[in-house]
Amino acid sequence: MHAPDFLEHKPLDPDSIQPQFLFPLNWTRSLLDRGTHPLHSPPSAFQPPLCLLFEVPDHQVAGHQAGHGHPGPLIDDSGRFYKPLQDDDRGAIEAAFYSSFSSNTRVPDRIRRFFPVFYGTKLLEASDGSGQWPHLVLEDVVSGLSHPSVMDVKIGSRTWYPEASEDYIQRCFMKDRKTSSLCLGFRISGLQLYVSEESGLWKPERKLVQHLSADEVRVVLKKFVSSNSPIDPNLNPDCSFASSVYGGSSGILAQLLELKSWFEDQTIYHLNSCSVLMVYDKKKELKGESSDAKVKLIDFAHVTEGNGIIDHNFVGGLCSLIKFISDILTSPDECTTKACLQNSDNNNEEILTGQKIHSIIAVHVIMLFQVMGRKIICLKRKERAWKEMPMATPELVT
Ligand SMILES: O=P(O)(O)O[C@@H]1[C@@H](OP(=O)(O)O)[C@H](OP(=O)(O)O)[C@H](O)[C@H](OP(=O)(O)O)[C@H]1OP(=O)(O)O
Ligand SMILES: Nc1ncnc2c1ncn2[C@@H]1O[C@H](COP(=O)(O)OP(=O)(O)O)[C@@H](O)[C@H]1O
Repeated sequence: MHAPDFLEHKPLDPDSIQPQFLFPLNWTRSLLDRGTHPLHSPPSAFQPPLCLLFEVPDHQVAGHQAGHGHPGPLIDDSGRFYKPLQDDDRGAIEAAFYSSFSSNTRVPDRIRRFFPVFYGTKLLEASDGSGQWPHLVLEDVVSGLSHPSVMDVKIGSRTWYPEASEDYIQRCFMKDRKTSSLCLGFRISGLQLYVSEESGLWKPERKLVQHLSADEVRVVLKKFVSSNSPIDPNLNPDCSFASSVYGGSSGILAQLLELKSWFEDQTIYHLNSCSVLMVYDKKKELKGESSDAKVKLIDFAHVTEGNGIIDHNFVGGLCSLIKFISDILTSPDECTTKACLQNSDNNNEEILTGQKIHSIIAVHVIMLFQVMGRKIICLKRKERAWKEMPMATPELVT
């Protein structure tokens, strides 16, 4: 279990924490058991209008879906996205993060717009029919787009945080190594592309998407902004929408650069395992209209306190994604290998780029610090225990 300071109940140090952050670690579970919720109906909490219709979003491209004992997200027709709180510390951490972030006056408005608006939490009938379940009520980033193309990119060469359990670190580390996270600093977690009225959406299998090589990642980033079919492996993506979706003063690249400028400076939060969600309306692009290309950050279940340190893992991943996108804008025809998502038997360990070497070194340095940190804590504990030991009395010495 990891508990960032903004989550821990610290009654003896009230000055350092805002009251809204004082959630005891297990509040989600304990309140689920009691069938109630502390944020269910605070005076300012979001109250959906009566007669709202909830449905399962077909634009979800990654993350937990309904099944295996947990519910999936819901949307309504008023532009809200309801994310079920995970019933361990992940749910509590994400709720605490949104609460902290919404009221944090140190976050500039130009940055706030990159996060979904948070409307509080709400008990709702779970999507899997398992009963009432607390949900985060968020802005539905995709609402308003009639034919959304969506890509979820998990940022960071390391998706774990040092305080996590050994087992969790191992699981994440294996995933980071087997996907492009370790070598590129990000991985595509899932995507959907609008193809045409007849063909509908292209939503490749997530496990295939996550295991793309660096070249294939580049191709998929190109397919995301191409007008020709993403399904045919023999077609090279034409990148016809690259300049309007990725480029321009309000395109995705400009938005990522704006985010980067803040993250190079901010030391409040470390966004472990968080995703950049890129969305636009491809049908509008096909009609030559503005497609409202948007970047939003999502998934804050593993946020930790920054403690005055820059989130290098996040900045590194963001820079790498920026590099890929600017390369597509400057030379769209370069390095177009055919990404075959039907049979992706690539081996990410084969790619040995400078970036990969840097990532590996960085991860190992981090791990080294982590191990050293634990050793120092251990030594300090031993030292303290040593000092607190009753001194040998002269009688015993003799
Ligand atoms: O439950 P699964 O198998 O879908 O795994 C989740 C992952 O899905 P994936 O392996 O990418 O298909 C999922 O990855 P995505 O966010 O979907 O990329 C998370 O890693 C999730 O862990 P956490 O909630 O962030 O702690 C993972 O959940 P946990 O297994 O840690 O509960
Ligand atoms: N605010 C939102 N608006 C629209 N879609 C969202 C929003 N938040 C998440 N999603 C969709 O749900 C998916 C999973 O979200 P995420 O927060 O990563 O869940 P998990 O914690 O289960 O991994 C994303 O890939 C995206 O498709």
